[in-house]
Amino acid sequence: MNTIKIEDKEFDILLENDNIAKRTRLIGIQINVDYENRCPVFIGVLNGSFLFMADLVKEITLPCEMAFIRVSSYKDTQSTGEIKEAFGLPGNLKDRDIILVEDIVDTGFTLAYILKEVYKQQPASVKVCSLLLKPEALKAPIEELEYVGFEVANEFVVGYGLDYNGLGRNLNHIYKAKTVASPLP
Ligand SMILES: O=P(O)(O)OC[C@H]1O[C@H](OP(=O)(O)OP(=O)(O)O)[C@H](O)[C@@H]1O
Ligand code: HPA
Repeated sequence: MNTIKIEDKEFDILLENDNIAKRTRLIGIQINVDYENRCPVFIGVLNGSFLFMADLVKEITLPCEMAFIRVSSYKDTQSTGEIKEAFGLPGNLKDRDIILVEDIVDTGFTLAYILKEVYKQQPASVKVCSLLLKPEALKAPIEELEYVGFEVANEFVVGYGLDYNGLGRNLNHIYKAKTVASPLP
């Protein structure tokens, strides 16, 4: 199905699951090379990253550890930049190689907050792996953003972990919100 409707919004297909899987495999291979002889800690940012994290770590052949962190910042399709709190960050990250796993980097506010918290523990290194990046929405560059699946336009996306009002995370593909044509003058 190339067009779907979730509540009041229509979405068109943007990235098919096959395409996501191929890109994820390549990123996994790159991480296996980059972290040879090391034991990184993958930290998935819930909820959105749960499918990407699961598929990514299946490509990892290194010894590695995994954890999940939860922060909350969005209610609707609007980015407020407001981060309330982070839950679940392991307390033993000193001297470890950290790979933060995100479904999407939009404004970058969420990551900026998480990075600040992670650095407090003096890890050996921190990199970010995000399936999607919206370069036009990013408010400040993120040096740690090493692995990006796809750059997407500044449009709301849903599916493969990403939600619209809590719905659509289970979709196999990623969809973008249809833009409403502006009325003729
Ligand atoms: O770069 P930003 O503008 O900060 O946006 C990116 C963050 O927003 C989404 O999470 P959200 O807070 O919506 O929670 P969710 O993962 O549970 O959907 C997404 O999963 C990222 O973590
Ligand atoms: O485009 C998006 N879709 C879903 N969740 C999001 N969180 C930040 N940007 C998005």
